[in-house]
Amino acid sequence: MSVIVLSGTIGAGKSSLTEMLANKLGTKALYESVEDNDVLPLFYSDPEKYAFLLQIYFLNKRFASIKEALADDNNILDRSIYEDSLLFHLNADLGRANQKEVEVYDDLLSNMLERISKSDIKTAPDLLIHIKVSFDKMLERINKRGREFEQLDTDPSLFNYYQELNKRYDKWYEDFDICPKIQIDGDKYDFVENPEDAKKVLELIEQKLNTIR
Ligand SMILES: Nc1ncnc2c1ncn2[C@@H]1O[C@H](COP(=O)(O)OP(=O)(O)OP(=O)(O)O)[C@@H](O)[C@H]1O
Repeated sequence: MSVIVLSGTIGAGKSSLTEMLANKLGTKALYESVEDNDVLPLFYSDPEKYAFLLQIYFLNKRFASIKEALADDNNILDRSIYEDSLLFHLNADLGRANQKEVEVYDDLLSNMLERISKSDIKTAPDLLIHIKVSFDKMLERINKRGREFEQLDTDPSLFNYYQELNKRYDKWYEDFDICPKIQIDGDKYDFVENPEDAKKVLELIEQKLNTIR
């Protein structure tokens, strides 16, 4: 086996499922640390100024995690590099990045991905696990987790950002064809709070893994 990547909107539960899955499969989990990310609060405080910088920051981090994940045998990444582009294009459409920045970013991303695929290590993950949550559930989770800069009270314009992001995720997942994929219904299964749901979700993922091994 195998590299598994998680995807899903803000607060979908990617980090929690990554940890549960790594424990279950006895593999290593690679997390994106929000606490150590000093560009993220800058971005939330002034998205027009920092959207491009944040994207470069994430691209660098994700690339480092992918290299680390591919060097070992079994690994789970808590967010896929493929979603960053979705987030950046949304930000660009909202006027937070200009056309040139988008071009440079798109070029750099495809260049990096091409680079790894031409090396002796494979570039694609073996499975993408997408956690889909409704917009209401997304807001509930963001609220419950309580990260200051993500709160609607802090910045009411985040409502539209979150709504549009959640909407775009559906098409993103539908179009995703880089590796096998499975969607988990994060509204139906509360795998963080409910052990029965957690068991069910892990079973679904294991069944899927059995079909691709
Ligand atoms: N490429 C990106 N562009 C802009 N913001 C991003 C990007 N990637 C992540 N973020 C932001 O970083 C923060 C953490 O993102 P992420 O969704 O990966 O983790 P999370 O919210 O802890 O998710 P989960 O609860 O599913 O583990 C969020 O505020 C998100 O908006």
